[in-house]
Amino acid sequence: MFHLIHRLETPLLSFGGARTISQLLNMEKPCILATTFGAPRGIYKCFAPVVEKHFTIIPHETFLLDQKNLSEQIKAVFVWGGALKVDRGLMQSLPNLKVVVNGGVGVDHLDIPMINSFGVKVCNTPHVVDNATADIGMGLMLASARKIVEGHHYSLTHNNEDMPESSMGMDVSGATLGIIGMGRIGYKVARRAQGFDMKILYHNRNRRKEEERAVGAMYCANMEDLLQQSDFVMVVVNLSLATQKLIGAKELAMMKPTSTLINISRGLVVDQDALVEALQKKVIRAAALDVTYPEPLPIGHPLAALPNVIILPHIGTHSVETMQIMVEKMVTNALAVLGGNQPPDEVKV
Ligand SMILES: O=CC(=O)O
Repeated sequence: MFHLIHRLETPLLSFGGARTISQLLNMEKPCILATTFGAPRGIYKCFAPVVEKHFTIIPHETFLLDQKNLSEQIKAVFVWGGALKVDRGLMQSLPNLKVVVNGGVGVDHLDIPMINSFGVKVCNTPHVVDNATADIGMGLMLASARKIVEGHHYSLTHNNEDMPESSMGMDVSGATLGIIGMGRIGYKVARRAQGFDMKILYHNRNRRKEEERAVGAMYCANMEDLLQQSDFVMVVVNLSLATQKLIGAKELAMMKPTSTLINISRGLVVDQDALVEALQKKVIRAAALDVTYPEPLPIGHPLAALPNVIILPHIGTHSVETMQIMVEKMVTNALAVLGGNQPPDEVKV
C-alpha cells in the first residue's frame, strides 16, 4: 500500500513540470500518451506548450510506472517515428483510445489495419515536412561534395589526416542529380537543384509531366538510366514492400565511381551491408544519410568507420518552425477526432 501511495504521489517528469500520478489522474484536459526520452530534446521545447493548451501529456515512461491507473485516461497517442511502439499489446491496454497521431509523414512504423481494427484512427502531418526534408537533402549533398564535415574537423584539430589533400571536393553546381521518388519532397529537392543549375533526372512510378516542366527535369522510366548518369543520387521514396532495399549491390554497381548516394527517405530503402561494401571498395565515391537502420546507428557500426560517409540521426524535419507547425497539426487532428469530426489528415490504407 505504502508503495502504491508513494508511487502515486511521487513527482514525475512531465512536459508541464513535475506532476504526480494522482494529479495526472485528475486532470481536466484529455490525456495523450507521448514519447519523451529517446527523441531529440528539441522536440520537447516545441512540443509541450502547444500540446498542453489542449491536452495533458502522459509521457510513456510515466505510463509504464502505473499502466493500470493511467490506461483508461488516454484518448490519443502521439508518436514520432518508431520510438513508441504502437503494437497490439499497447492497443489492448488503452480502452478509450480514439486516435494515433504521427509527427511526420512516413507511417511505415505503424500497422494501420491493426490500429483501425480497434476502432482507432491514424493521422499524420503531410505537407509541413516537405521543405525541411528537402533542405536536409541539399545540406547532405553539399556537405558531402564540398567536404564540409572534414573541413570542420580540420579547423579544430589542424590535423592533415582530417582533411587529406587527396580528398578534394566536387562541384554540385552544374552536376547531374538523380531523384528517386518525385513526390512532394522530391519535387522540392528538384526546385532547389534548379537553383544550382543542376541537370535533373528523376525516376518515379508515374511520370510527373507538370513538375517535370516546372523544374526542367528529365524522366527516367528505367531507374538504371538514372543510376548510370547521375553524379548525385538522392533517394526520396516512401518505404513500402516495393521499395525495401530498392538500392542494393546491383544498383550501387550501376552508379558512377565518382557518384554520391544521399538517402533522406528511410534507412531500409538502401541495403546497408551492400552500401558498406560499395563504399569500402570505392564502387561509389560517398554516401550521405539522414536515415539508417537501426536509428541511431550503433557505435562502431562498419558504416560509421568509413571516411566517405556522413550520417545524421534522422533529423530531416527537425527545425523549430517545422516542428511547431507539425505539432499544431497533430493537435488539430487529435482534437478533430476527439470532437467526433473527420480529422484533416487521416491515413487510410
Ligand atoms: O521522417 C520524417 C517523416 O516521415 O516526416
